[in-house]
Amino acid sequence: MKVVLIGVGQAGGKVTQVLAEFDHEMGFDAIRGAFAVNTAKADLQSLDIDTMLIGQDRVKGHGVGGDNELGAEIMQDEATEVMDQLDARIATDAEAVMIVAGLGGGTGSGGAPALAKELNRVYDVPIYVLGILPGRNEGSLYQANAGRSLKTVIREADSALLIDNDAWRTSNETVQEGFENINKQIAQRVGLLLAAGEIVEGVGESVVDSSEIINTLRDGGIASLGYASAEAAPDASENVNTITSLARKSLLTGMSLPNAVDAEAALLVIAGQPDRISRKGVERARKWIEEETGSLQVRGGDFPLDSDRLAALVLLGGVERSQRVQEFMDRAREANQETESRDATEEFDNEQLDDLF
Ligand SMILES: Nc1nc2c(ncn2[C@@H]2O[C@H](COP(=O)(O)OP(=O)(O)OP(=O)(O)O)[C@@H](O)[C@H]2O)c(=O)[nH]1
Repeated sequence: MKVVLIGVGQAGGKVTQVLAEFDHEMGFDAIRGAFAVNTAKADLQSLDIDTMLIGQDRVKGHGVGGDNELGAEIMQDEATEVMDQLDARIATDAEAVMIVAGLGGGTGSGGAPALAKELNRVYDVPIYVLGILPGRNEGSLYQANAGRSLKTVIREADSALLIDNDAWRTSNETVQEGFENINKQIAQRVGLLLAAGEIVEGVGESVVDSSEIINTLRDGGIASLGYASAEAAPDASENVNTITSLARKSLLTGMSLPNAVDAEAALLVIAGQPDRISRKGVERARKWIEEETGSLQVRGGDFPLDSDRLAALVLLGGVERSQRVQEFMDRAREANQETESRDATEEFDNEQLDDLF
């Protein structure tokens, strides 16, 4: 799927850059443009992609310090300038725009939904948000910010693909090492998904294309992405169990939102050499995903890749009813009550959280 990426805020810019690098190194060319917007000058200076500083008159290049209402306001005020810069970068063949942001901070948290609204007003292609949720040990401001941002993102974007910062964390690593590690994992998974809908070599009926990604995300709401890979035998007939267990591993232990398996729609992509991909294995894996997610719309497709390994990517659409998402919204609502005493007038999934704007 040909995509233009727009990173907003610190995490958004870093993840956008790592994704663009992964796509380039792998020679996929699915990412047709990468751009970073921030209120903090220093964060932009460390990036190699095109950048734009916003909110200079209000925060003098120092960031918004976790104030996501200010982040949203700045993006709304400077929407015209940002859109002008983007216009030059949104390739005419782009099939989607993906805004990338950490939802717990200020600039990305407030700016991402504001930008999604503006992009949706102007462009016909789907506008997705790749949103990073704060880990459990991050403070209540981060949780509350992410809850309000998420609620608004769901309203403004066509789908929110979420990454829980706790999802792939390993023990014994510093916060910084943790970010580097998780950013690489995001890049690999999201990068493969986007490329899967793009590669047309070895075309066969079973090769996945971008419309399947778009259709899986069509119903909106929250999406998540899982991944697992393993050595595979040269002969497809020996890989039936490998494929079913990769699908299980991907859904049960590899998702970007752990324990969120109830879904409206799913897409299973098996990546590897076509000769190694067992059709029987793929069919069984799809059936299993159907049962596990309770979704009747489980799409499937191959991603031909020259590797001795096989990998399973599972994209779930419409996971907002899952327990994990409810838990997060509970955490965000509690944090919101702790950090401010505003009245909650609207509800998202029965949780009392205000929209950002
Ligand atoms: N995965 C990941 N998360 C990050 C990274 N950097 C920050 N975060 C998370 O993003 C959230 C903070 O958002 P930032 O992007 O730092 O904040 P910002 O949007 O720049 O906003 P301000 O700094 O307030 O202007 C927190 O939940 C962090 O855990 C990163 O490199 N990778």
